[in-house]
Amino acid sequence: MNDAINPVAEPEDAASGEGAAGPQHCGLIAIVGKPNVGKSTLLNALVGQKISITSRKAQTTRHRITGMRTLGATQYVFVDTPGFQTLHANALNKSLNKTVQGAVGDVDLILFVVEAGSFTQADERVLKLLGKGIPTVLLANKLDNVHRRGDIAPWLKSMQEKHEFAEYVPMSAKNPKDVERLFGICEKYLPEQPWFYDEDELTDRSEKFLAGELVREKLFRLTGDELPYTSTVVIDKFEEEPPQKKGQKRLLRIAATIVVERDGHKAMVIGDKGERIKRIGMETRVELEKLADAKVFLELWVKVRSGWADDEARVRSFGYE
Ligand SMILES: Nc1nc2c(ncn2[C@@H]2O[C@H](COP(=O)(O)OP(=O)(O)OP(=O)(O)O)[C@@H](O)[C@H]2O)c(=O)[nH]1
Repeated sequence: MNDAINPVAEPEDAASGEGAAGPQHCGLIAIVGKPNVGKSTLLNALVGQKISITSRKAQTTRHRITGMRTLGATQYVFVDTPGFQTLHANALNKSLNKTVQGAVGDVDLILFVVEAGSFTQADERVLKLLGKGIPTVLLANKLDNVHRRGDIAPWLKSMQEKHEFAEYVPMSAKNPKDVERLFGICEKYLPEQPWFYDEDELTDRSEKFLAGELVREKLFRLTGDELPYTSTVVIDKFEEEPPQKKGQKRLLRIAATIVVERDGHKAMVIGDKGERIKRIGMETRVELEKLADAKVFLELWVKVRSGWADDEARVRSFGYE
């Protein structure tokens, strides 16, 4: 079964290293920052398609996600990281923090994302992890939320004292022009070397992974702030059937379990007469059908597993490193 959105190229498939637009450049760019600063929104905008889930709730990103974009002779390979968490030291958070540290050690450029005009202790803690060896751009996101633009210049100046940033980029991940400009800024830092992926690849994550992420996104969006972030989603079944007739789409049969910590949370996910879980399933299906260009059958279940986020073995069994 081929469940990759775009399978990773075999070396012999990779381009020769020289194209019409000149020698190929390629490199890894880590997107790092505390929870909720807009890292996933930025990654999706850079890749041009949704590959990382977003919500208003902090800590929706739990995995290292690679997205890529090839423009002209340059291939940008982005690494999204979970918001760095220091408040609670449970097994889930330890695993998240390890993922962040692993993600920044081997990249060509770091985009350190903060909210424009703000620098909190949580930002400081993330910055401390970054070290000095790798060029780091201060990306001051959500500029559209700053109403007194005059305040930004002195704030940027104060940021110079915090770290030796390579560049300072106030912008909004929701503004396509800003995102376009960011490519030009990142390009300079990527070495001349053959591309790692095919030109039209967007992510190395599988459809199965994306299905789980989409359920999780709908879950958090539709439960608002009521549901703790420790709830998670496990894909129990992911089967692909080829189209029955010419012109039809292939079929994905998916079963997923939403794992929550308490009976009360289960009732919250199910909703009045099952309304909420129905909506989670329907919205996931519609979006996945578009993303995967397939017909999707999705079955959703809810299970209570109290204390899972404190239990290291269980955190691993749910797919966190
Ligand atoms: N106004 C405004 N809101 C933004 C911008 N970028 C992101 N947001 C919003 O900020 C919230 C958090 O965005 P995410 O992309 O999920 O943040 P994240 O940093 O990936 O969060 P974690 O997964 O918790 O680490 C969402 O409600 C986004 O819509 C921006 O440029 N302007």
